[in-house]
Amino acid sequence: MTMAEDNAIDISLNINSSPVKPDDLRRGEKRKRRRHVEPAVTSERQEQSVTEETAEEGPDCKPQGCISSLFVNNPDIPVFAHHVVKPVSEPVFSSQNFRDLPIHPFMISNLDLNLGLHKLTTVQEKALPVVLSGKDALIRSQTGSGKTLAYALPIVEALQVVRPKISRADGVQAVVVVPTRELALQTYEWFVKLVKPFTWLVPGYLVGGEKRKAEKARLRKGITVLVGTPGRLLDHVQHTKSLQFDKVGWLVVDEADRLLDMGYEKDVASFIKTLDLQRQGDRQTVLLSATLTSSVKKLAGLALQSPVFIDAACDESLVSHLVIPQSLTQFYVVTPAKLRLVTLSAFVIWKCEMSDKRKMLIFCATQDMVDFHTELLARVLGGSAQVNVEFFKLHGNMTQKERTDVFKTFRAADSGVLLCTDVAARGLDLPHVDWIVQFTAPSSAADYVHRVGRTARVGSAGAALLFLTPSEVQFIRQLEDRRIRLQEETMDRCLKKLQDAQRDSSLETAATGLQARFETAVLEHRGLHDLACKAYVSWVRFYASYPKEARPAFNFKEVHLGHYAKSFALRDPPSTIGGIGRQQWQRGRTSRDKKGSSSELGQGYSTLTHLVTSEFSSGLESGRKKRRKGKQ
Ligand SMILES: Nc1ncnc2c1ncn2[C@@H]1O[C@H](COP(=O)(O)OP(=O)(O)OP(=O)(O)O)[C@@H](O)[C@H]1O
Repeated sequence: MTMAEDNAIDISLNINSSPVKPDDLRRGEKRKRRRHVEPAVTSERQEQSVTEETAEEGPDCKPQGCISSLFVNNPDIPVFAHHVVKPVSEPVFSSQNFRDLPIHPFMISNLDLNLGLHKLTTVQEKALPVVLSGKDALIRSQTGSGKTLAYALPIVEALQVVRPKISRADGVQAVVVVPTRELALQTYEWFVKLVKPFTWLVPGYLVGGEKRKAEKARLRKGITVLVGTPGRLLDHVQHTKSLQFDKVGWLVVDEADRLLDMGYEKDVASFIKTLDLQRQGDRQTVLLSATLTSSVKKLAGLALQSPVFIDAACDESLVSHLVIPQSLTQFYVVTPAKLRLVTLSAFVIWKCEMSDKRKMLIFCATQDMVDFHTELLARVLGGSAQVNVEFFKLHGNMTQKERTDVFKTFRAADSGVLLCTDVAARGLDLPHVDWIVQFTAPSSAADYVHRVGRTARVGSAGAALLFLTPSEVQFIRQLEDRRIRLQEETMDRCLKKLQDAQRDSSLETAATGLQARFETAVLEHRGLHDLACKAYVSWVRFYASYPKEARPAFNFKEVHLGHYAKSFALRDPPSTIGGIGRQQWQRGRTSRDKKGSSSELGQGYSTLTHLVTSEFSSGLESGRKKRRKGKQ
């Protein structure tokens, strides 16, 4: 995401942890009632909320040893006035069978016997005839609807029929570009399954994080279908002589909108240009995503020859709306900042209690948040009698081996909680995920669609829960405007489960007790405290850089930094956490990037880029500017 300079907001930090005096706990000051508010936040209210926060400067409570209450000095939980929403209908399956297709009988038996695939999905029914006929295509279909097969099957079908048979020495025949390493591995595995009857066809993949020398060795042997991330593909096409693209006849760009909006547009365009300079024959091109955007249509204009536009939704004029699988149930929960951590934990305990096999993804905004929350939840909840799941983490700043191991282990597990950044938001086909929890909201409605699309795949049931604070409820309206309907889950219902699980006298006692356990763990373990501080700082900076179109719902001026520090189990005042001080938050003249580069953080945050590591960097350090796009 980039924050254009003219949108820089003057984030004068309101440092106010204002912990409540311990005797407030005894008084049990009445919790504020819910009131009806229209979500639109007026500027006066923003100013007012900032004033309120300074006005409640609490006593000189020493940060250490003071447990401020969770249930006082919180903003109201608004009663949201939902609009009537008619979600877009997109049936998953068609009535057509693979055996009806003009494809090799060995492919039909492979799909049927080895892969258990019999009926075509709607997008496959619409797309396969077009792609098999050799036409360029722009394909939009809901998450988990089988788009991979919609392009992979025609490619394998066309390659297997060539005589004399294609050999490895003939070089690369098809290239598939995807945004993440895990998706490249998954797509490669798809091709491995599809070429089973045609062993002379050899898939391969190129991703960041692997030793380039090892990759070159694999490439030298010859690869028929090459899957890769843009940075890696571009590097090899420019520097690996053994990798020839003169025979490439197919180009696929999957998750096309993501690739284009996370700063890879240049790499994708350069790769296509270099590819076209090398190849001798025609090129059939397919662009796909569950969410197509204007940038995809622009790329389509550049890269496709009179393409066929395939939209799996019934009414193709709906392309501007977003489609959610009908088998997905969506919830949101509004919690004051201070209660986010205990509400998330209560939800995990509720859904992952001893008896059930559960798989859950928890999306966090940054890698440091993933590191901290994984460590904290594993330490405090993992050991408890209540929660019977293993905690995993996945983000772009892990080694390639760690990422691959976690991806494969979690994919194979029948229960577990995976905390992740948006590196896991796209394309990953993780079987039997029951819940998608968005602990921090996505930057756009499209990102929301892809995150929740990790469950409820190909017709299976799934559920999603979006965490919002009172000042963020307008995001629900943004989703409603794209025909996405969510139901409210209440914080009290989550915390009640915690009370039941802990057999505590009251919901407040249960929540405060769990919060105290988190804060004690952070106080007592230096490493955990450091993770908490890094996570908090990375989150504050992430929040301050929401793109302009997201800012009506995610407005940094609405953020009470002291309350959010509590949601990281920190008792330290924000001013002492990670050196956050007013001078570092002032945007504008002093901190602009003088060279006018579009660096999303600008000079003012140049000291912080170590906190912002792209999920999607190719991992190539030599001579390539560390990519800061796609900040997670
Ligand atoms: N015809 C089919 N019948 C049953 N299952 C299928 C069929 N085609 C694909 N699948 C399964 O559907 C799941 C999702 O497929 P795939 O990952 O290709 O979806 P997608 O549309 O690319 O999703 P996303 O938009 O999230 O990338 C996979 O597990 C795949 O095996």
